Amino acid sequence: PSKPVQSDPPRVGLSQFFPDGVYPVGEIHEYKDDNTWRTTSEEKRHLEKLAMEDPETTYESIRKAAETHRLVRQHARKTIRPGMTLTEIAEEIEAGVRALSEGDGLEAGVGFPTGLNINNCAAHFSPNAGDKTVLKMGDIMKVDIGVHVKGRICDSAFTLSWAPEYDQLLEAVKAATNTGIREAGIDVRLGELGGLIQETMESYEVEIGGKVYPVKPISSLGGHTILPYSIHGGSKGKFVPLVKTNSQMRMEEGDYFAIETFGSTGTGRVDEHGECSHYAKLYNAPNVPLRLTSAKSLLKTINKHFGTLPFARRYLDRLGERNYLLGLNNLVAQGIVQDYPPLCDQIGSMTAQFEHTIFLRPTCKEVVSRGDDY
Ligand SMILES: O=S(=O)(c1cccs1)N(Cc1ccc(F)cc1)Cc1ncn[nH]1
Ligand SMILES: [Mn+2]
Ligand SMILES: [Mn+2]
Ligand SMILES: [Mn+2]
Repeated sequence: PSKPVQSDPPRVGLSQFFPDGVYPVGEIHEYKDDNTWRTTSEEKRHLEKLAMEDPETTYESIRKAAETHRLVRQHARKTIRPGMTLTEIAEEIEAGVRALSEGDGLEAGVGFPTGLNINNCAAHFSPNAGDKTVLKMGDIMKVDIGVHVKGRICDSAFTLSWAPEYDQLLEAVKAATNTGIREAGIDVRLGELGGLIQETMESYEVEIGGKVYPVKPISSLGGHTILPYSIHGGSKGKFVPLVKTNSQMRMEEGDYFAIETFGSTGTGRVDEHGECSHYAKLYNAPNVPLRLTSAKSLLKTINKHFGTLPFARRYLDRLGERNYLLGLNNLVAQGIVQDYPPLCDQIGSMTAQFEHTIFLRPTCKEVVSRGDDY
């Protein structure tokens, strides 16, 4: 058969291009300091060979999700323009994710709601049905895309702006995220990693609108471990702070981390603000008897299509769910579903984000989501 060609916009499933099921490896880093021995350790290479075959770890699922992420975001970076609505931007990205990862549910597909966070808003905003927001020239938008294959989530984000005066802010945050990626490693203390990220971030100042601002890390946000079908590993999850802390928790072999940093010209703190779009069933949700029929039927839909993957209200709409808000709020009140409202710094501030997913393999560190764009 003739060699398959990717469409524009990208919609051809990736198994057409990798028929042997072997997907591109991410950016490989050798471990530093007293872990350099891992590169050639027979024992660690053997461990890895077993893991490569093990359907549980499936390196190939992580890498298929990452390749999907690269193709979808590269098209998004080329085509997103002021004048577009956030709804059409989100739907275009999600259509690409579903088509390339070749799934629309628990097997593969959207890993979590497409974040389209504008200006002072840093995370967890996605348009709900009826949202008419139009992207403007002066906006700085954080695009946070999630792709999963067999529950292995690729969580990576970038910032778009069309005003050159924001370039320094984007540089600062990109540098801080790359510090986090470079310094991450087995046995590295999370609190110390936060200090290194903070140092890089705070070494920048930016001039916007004739005013000079120090770039502040958003202290309540940070990186996190990712487990199968669990975007932040629940109570067992680890957190990578953006400032120095005394946490003695360490990174471990086999950990799968999202390394993300956020910089702001505002207070460096975010609060919950505006209508919620992001929800996820808790990993260890209590098994409480549900009296509300709408909550019961909604939970069935959630279990069937998302499991413990985060979902957006728009995904309930497209599944034909109607009048679900009462049931959804009831599931939240019962502690079965967690809501994740938008997280915003003060009005008038500008925030930026860059994020990659890294895999602390036995022999090396693999930045699975690295592309030639960021
Ligand atoms: O802020 S988090 O809740 C968190 C960070 C550390 C421990 S928990 N969050 C995880 C998450 C929650 C809900 C989602 F729908 C998607 C992701 C980080 C994040 N948001 C987007 N990309 N990465
Ligand atoms: Mn195109
Ligand atoms: Mn993210
Ligand atoms: Mn993340």
